[in-house]
Amino acid sequence: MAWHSDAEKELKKNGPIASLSFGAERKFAFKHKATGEKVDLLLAHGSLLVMKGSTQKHWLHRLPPSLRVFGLRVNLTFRVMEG
Ligand SMILES: O=C(O)CCC(=O)C(=O)O
Ligand SMILES: [Fe+2]
Repeated sequence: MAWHSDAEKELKKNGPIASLSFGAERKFAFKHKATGEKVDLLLAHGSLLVMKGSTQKHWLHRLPPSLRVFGLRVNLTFRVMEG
């Protein structure tokens, strides 16, 4: 998945985005839009990632390509819509 921010026009501005992961672990990476600073996380089975406030304004994110993926991964993402 390519670098992006979750900024569809239907999304509430600065609304929280909650992401639940199940199954195979995957890396998740953030990159700051202005400084290029990178932050890597591991999304383990059962982990909850919450992106709040101005995260989408200032940071891109992606699932970096993995050479080996062991098993199925399911992600449930909850977003606040508006309009
Ligand atoms: O699969 C994930 O953990 C997140 C995917 C993602 O960034 C998205 O759906 O916008
Ligand atoms: Fe995303």
